[in-house]
Amino acid sequence: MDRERHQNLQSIIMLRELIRKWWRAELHFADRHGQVLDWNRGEAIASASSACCRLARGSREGLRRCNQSVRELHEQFVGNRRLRRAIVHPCHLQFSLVAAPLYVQDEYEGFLFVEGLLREPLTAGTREGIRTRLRELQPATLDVDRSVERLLVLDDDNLEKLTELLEYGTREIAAYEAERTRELERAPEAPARGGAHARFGHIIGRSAALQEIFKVLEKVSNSEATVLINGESGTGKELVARAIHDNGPRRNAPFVVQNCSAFNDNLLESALFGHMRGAFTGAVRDKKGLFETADSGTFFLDEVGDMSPALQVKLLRVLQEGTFLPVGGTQPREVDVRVVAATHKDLGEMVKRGEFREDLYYRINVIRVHLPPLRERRDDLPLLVDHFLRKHHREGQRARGLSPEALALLGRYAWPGNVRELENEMERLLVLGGDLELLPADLISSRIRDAVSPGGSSSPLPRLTGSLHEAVEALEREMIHQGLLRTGNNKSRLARELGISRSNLILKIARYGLDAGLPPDAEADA
Ligand SMILES: Nc1ncnc2c1ncn2[C@@H]1O[C@H](COP(=O)(O)OP(=O)(O)OP(=O)(O)O)[C@@H](O)[C@H]1O
Repeated sequence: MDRERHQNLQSIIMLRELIRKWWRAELHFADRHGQVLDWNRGEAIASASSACCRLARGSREGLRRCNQSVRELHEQFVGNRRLRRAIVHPCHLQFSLVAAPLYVQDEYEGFLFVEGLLREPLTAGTREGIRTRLRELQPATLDVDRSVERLLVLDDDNLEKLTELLEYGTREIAAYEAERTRELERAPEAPARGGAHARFGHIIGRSAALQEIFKVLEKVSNSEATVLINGESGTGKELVARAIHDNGPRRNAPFVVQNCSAFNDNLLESALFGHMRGAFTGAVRDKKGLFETADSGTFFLDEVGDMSPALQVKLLRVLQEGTFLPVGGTQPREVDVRVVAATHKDLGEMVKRGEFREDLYYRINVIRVHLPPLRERRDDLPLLVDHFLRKHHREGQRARGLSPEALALLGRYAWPGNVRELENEMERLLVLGGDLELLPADLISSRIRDAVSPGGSSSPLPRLTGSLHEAVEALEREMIHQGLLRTGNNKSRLARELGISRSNLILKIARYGLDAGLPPDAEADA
């Protein structure tokens, strides 16, 4: 089991934050052997949570007792495979552990748990008892009083919420693993790519949106059809256009790129179609245009929505007849070019407003690929982060990942510049902190940190300021939202993954207003 990946799942990051915020406690993972790796490697936990437990584990005896409690829990789960719900287990110092077993495809894989919770009212006597025993374990520590003051009592209502959340967490991991297995079965040759088909292995992503795109790319690459790629800046339009070319029959011919918003009209016309000597001042010799350069290959026309009406006519002619006139020329020239066009604009709307030719629109909109913005496929974030850290890694750098806090912060950002912005941020982080093993949150650009700071508008995290009930609902809403995106709106599958009935899921979708803008129900369509 890839524990690090599990910790970095968007929903687990949110779950961890919620538990920290509400119970000042830490979410831990025990593996299938009942081992908690962080503890036994002596790794510090960044937050100020479970302070008493951390103090206790600072001593050999304290660590032994904590491990003992975890082992007992593990034995309970192993001894009773029918036990699939969260349970409460006593630990030393009068604390309790709450743990939910993790089953992946019916195999026991360990459990998620929270420690350091008090179930009895915190009387002066209890406080004193804990203080005394902590001092026995850690005589030299000054932090005992402060840590005991931070203790929280878990009442029945809170316990119910916490068990519900832990069970959610285990189901999310199980769903993630099941999805991964499906992907590996589909594309056994590309496991590290998060399931992207091997032919498109350099396009990173496992979200349902990208899986759909891979399917379309499979089909269009082998054809000669014109493709229109729609998406915000930095979503990977050029990457996809290149993949279509590299995997199609024209792969050994040129791939040419031109951004139609980069030049004024005259310059663009000359760049695309070339010019004859004397066509305008400064045209001292004949010049070949990019369409000719792209002959027998693929021409990627970026920002095609920015083309003037005059150039739109010329483009239509190349697409329909395969001919064009260079600027100042009289003899049409022939070319055989496959066009892949891209835009961040809504060309359909432009047609309605009379800003884009309808005939050209239908000619280029034969096959449409929509690349969603990164904020709508946050599940891809951990994979993209890994990918860019590997891509920009320089010799001698030790960085192997982001700290959970850093990743959580990136997960809350809206990424207006999409994957390009993320890539630049990763490159920057490696320059600043490449000698650290885990890149910390405080190295992240202030632009991003400021945007996700409390009150910032980018945060998709639960509203942690409302009541516990509201925060749990916000988390549930986010999990359902992510689940709908991941499963391509397959409600039966998602209901199974979330451990609720399909009708209950449908009610929740309606209650959280998640039904607007969903793709058609995959399973209803099947
Ligand atoms: N899914 C992805 N996997 C890996 N890298 C990606 C992915 N999407 C985008 N990138 C990288 O992000 C950067 C921006 O991508 P690209 O230039 O293709 O975006 P674009 O949509 O064409 O942007 P623009 O519209 O601004 O030209 C590139 O370095 C590209 O390799």
